[in-house]
Amino acid sequence: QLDYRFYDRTCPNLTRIVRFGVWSAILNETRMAASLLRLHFHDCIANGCDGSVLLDDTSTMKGEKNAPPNLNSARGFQVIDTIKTNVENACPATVSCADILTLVAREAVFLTGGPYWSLPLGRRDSLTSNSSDNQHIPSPFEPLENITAKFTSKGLDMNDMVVLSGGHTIGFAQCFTFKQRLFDFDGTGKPDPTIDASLLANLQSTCPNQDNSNTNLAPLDHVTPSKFDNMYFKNLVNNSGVLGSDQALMEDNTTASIVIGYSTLPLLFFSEFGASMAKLASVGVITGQEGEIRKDCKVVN
Ligand code: HEM
Repeated sequence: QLDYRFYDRTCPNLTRIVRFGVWSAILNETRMAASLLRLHFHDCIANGCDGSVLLDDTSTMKGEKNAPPNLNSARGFQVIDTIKTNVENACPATVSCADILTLVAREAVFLTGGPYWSLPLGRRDSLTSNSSDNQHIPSPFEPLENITAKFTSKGLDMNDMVVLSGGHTIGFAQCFTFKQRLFDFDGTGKPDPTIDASLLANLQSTCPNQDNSNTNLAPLDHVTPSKFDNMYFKNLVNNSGVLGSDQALMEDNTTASIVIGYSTLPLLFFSEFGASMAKLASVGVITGQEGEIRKDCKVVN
């Protein structure tokens, strides 16, 4: 039901408006590209790409935005609102917030040096958001099998999971998301033995062993943190993944061979990342007469 030409007549400048909005946001803060990509992933994996992550809580609704793991972590809402305002000015009551977020993620990747892919459009916006849907968002503390299951339950296979994890080639993580690897791994009193020594020293200095370092930030790809490239996979091969869940991709033979492939074949990574992003963008979409076209992405009409 999604259509590649959905807004061709009703909002011909849509892509340009979105691109300009993302470009301005990245110019203002490089990290925003990463934050916007992640926001789209979290929208889609929790109950489908329906803009539900964008809704503010109300007195009767506790939604995805302010529930873990988005609370004090998900970013970019203001950017979406600004782009939505510009889209509304050009084409009132026409383009859904879910489609805008999908297009924003593609531009964020492209503008940081990554691939571009085509996207069918026509998603509609949800009328509700439910904090409990966040249980489908993978956690960096859970084993690979659980994370794989969270993807497969949404129709995304192991290859999709590995290639989409390549999104961690840009952006940052707070220390608390990987600190358990740095000082007392699994109660051993020692760091995770699989972390490369120089990265370990680096991360230990960014994230000293005290609670007040929990929200300090480290780049997920310490070599080229703001460039969308295949360095994330090269890092994993070099025992330099930051999250435990990232480095775990090297502990399973199947996922490790996929990682090694992307670490040596950047163009294969790019083309498969685009294909898997398009697949992610179709998870659980609502179309036709379902849902609505929100006027303001933060509230239902
Ligand atoms: C495979 C399972 C995944 C896990 C366990 C995971 C976990 C995480 C965690 C813990 C953070 C840091 C959050 C914080 O410190 O507040 C993060 C950041 C990020 N994630 Fe993931 N993630 C996964 C998959 C993905 C996917 C599929 C994408 C996109 C295609 C993605 C894109 C990002 C980006 C771009 C950031 C940086 C955001 C920023 O700097 O604002 N992640 N992820």
